[in-house]
Amino acid sequence: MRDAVMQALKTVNDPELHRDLVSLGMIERAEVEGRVAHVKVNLTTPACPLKGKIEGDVRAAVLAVPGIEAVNVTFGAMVRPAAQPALPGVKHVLLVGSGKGGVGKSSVAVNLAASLARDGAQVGLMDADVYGPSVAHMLGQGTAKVTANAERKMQPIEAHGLRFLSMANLSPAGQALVWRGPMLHSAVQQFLKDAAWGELDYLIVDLPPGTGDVQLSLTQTVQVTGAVLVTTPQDVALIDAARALDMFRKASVPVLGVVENMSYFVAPDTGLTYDIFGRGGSRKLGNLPHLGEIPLDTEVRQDADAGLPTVLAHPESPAAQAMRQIARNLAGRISVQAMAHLPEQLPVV
Ligand SMILES: Nc1ncnc2c1ncn2[C@@H]1O[C@H](COP(=O)(O)OP(=O)(O)OP(=O)(O)O)[C@@H](O)[C@H]1O
Repeated sequence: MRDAVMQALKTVNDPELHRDLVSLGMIERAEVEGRVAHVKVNLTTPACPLKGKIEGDVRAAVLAVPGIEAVNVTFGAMVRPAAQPALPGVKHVLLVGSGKGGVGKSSVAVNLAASLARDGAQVGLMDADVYGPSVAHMLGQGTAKVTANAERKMQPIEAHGLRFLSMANLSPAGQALVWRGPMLHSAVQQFLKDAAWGELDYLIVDLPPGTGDVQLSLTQTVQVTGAVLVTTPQDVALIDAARALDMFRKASVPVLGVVENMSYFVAPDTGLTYDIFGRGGSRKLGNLPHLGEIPLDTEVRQDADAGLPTVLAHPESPAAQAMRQIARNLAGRISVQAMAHLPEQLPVV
């Protein structure tokens, strides 16, 4: 009977990877007790956007096996590393960039990180926005200080289920950084290489806006899995976003997708929707994966100022829902990229 269940599972494809769960090595356990099948599926990310669909497909396929009357589907997850992992223990480094300042890049980076962590991934967040570091404030850790561990490595600060490092926790609050290119390069290098990040599925890097030294330095220092581009939909933002895209292309960094922030606004009193900056404008950037649209929402700003990412403070709000879906879409795209180089048949556990 177990063989029949495995045969049935061979007919279920991962909807994004377009291969069956058995040959992808995703069936961790398949057992039959009496007329009940127990199947454990090992997803390629805990933030899998298609978990519900996979569960339904597994259930339907196994229930079609003669003699099976019930199926118990459980899930585990193991993020597959990039072909060339960026840093020891870190499976994926993701850059979050924008052309223009103030489009919500840091807000998106913080909420993506919190969302992936909430889904069960091991997440680090590195604030490389050295001129305007806001990650620490958005995580409620503006006054925390970075310490060194026994090996004299910088110890990332823990907050809301993730680890982060920001220049804001190194320099006294309110003081401007007057560093030149080479110093920034070495600061960024240290955040990456002289920090005790530990084991991470995703290390998210909040870049400074634009296309300067820090961005270049990062793309040259580590093998990044890809970049996420945050933009608002109006033309003046898109012109700068196109420049950032060009930078990623020239540095051979794959663009994993575009996030349209401040896409629209729903008036809380009337429920009417206003496309203040021209919803959907980011699609003008060309044929790029579109990860999602985030509405303008007072809570996003209030939660950031209160030091709690909105995906944790108000997980059911439309803006938080959009961010959570964007995080899952991103995780799905990373899995597709990481699995692209796999052999035809993976060992079945
Ligand atoms: N969807 C949103 N709804 C409401 N407010 C938002 C939204 N996204 C971002 N904000 C607010 O807009 C301001 C700018 O956001 P943020 O600091 O994330 O932008 P940024 O692109 O990282 O800026 P910089 O280029 O200066 O680093 C913040 O006060 C933030 O709380």
